[in-house]
Amino acid sequence: MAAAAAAAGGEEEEEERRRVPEPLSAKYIGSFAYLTVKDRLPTILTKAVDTVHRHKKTFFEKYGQEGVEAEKRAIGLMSKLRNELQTDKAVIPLTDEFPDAAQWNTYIERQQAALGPEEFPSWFKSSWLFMECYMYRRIHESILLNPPICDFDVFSEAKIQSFFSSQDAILIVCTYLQELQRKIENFEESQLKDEFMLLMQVALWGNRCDLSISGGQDNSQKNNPLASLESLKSFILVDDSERVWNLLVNNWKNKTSQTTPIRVDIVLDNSGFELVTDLVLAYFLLSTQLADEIHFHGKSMPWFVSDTTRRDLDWTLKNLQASNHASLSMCGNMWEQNLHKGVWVYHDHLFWTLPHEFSDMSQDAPDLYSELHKSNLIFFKGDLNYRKLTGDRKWSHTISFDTALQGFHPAPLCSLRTLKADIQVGLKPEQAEQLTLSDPQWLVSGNYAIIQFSDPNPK
Ligand SMILES: O=P(O)(O)OC[C@@]1(O)O[C@H](CO)[C@@H](O)[C@@H]1O
Ligand SMILES: [Mn+2]
Repeated sequence: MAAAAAAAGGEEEEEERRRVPEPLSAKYIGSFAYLTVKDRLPTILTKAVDTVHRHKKTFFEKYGQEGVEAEKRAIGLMSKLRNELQTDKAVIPLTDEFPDAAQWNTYIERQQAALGPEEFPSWFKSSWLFMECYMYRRIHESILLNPPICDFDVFSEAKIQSFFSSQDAILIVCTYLQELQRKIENFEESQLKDEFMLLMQVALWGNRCDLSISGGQDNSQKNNPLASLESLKSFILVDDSERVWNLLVNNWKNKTSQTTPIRVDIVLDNSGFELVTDLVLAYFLLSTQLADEIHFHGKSMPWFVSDTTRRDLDWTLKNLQASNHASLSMCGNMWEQNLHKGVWVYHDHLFWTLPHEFSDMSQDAPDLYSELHKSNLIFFKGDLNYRKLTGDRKWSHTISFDTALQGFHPAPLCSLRTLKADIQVGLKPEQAEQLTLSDPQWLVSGNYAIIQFSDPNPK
């Protein structure tokens, strides 16, 4: 029986490798994509319009009547976008001067070319990934086109609110790190491993604090992030943490023969609590010498409500440094020093806010692909990154992660993701069916997670 199942699985793998499945789309009525485009995206857009409207007085105080005129025009553009979304209008090219506009418009033309002359890309017909990314890019356009408010972040208030609502949890993880610092140098390898596993799980579950899935509603970390780890272990559906550890510890042991510094990259997701958990993990990797340098990758514009921009990183460090809690101010100071010393490097390549699947990167952003190729290990945080890693396609749940990556292999990589979209690969036979029986919302509730690893050149 097992041999037959394996053979069937192998055929399915081969078949799906050849015939890459369709992208998820709102054209499938009742799908999570459909419910997102129909309900959640208009809600997020409406909140963005309200935010700009509420800042009318601020704009007047800062810029006079010009600011008020700009506010009015920006709201007009966002309201037009909401109407296009709700009435399934055709996608239209971008008209601002942001450096990615040409690449966005080339992508839109490609989508157009793939359809017949009578067809056009639109919200309830095109791929979910394309249309959801397009919405956030059009929000950015509606601000960019209206100086002097063109550097306004419509999601900033929500991100700041989420940070302050997670204060207790942030204090717990930063205090834990400070206490670790005092013990690290006497750690045995097994203790190092235990602490790495713990901090990787804290960063994994930090991904639940995402303001897109909540439609902008508060989604901060309220309970103790360390106390719940044990009970959450059974909710990790794929756990490749041993493989991640082995890669790190082997690099660490072979360091003497290594000519180049050990580099770990973290492709960031949400600001607030999740960002702090990523910085804690990064600091642990550096202070244990499991890594010599950490490269962070953030977004070049406000994105999916809570995704991290450079401004969010700087704001977070400044607020930690200003805290009355010693463990927070010490973390803020140490982390800012790491950026100044260059052992931490922050990048925000435009590719991360394009609609492309990551398997397009080597062709559409070869500079970023070769940058990532320098890494010993890349952590991809969150759900949107997972959707792009796997092309947001309707893969069978038992297809291997490597197949779904469709050749995206810049370096060994690990996805740390809580499930918030109906796509998941690399599961065991029957695992998805069991989950659907026990919790029909398992794919989209954020209650389940994965630590999923892929190594292009396994040793
Ligand atoms: O990438 P993140 O922050 O973990 O999640 C992003 C998200 O909230 O937005 C999309 C739905 O609107 C999904 O990819 C996911 O639910
Ligand atoms: Mn996000």
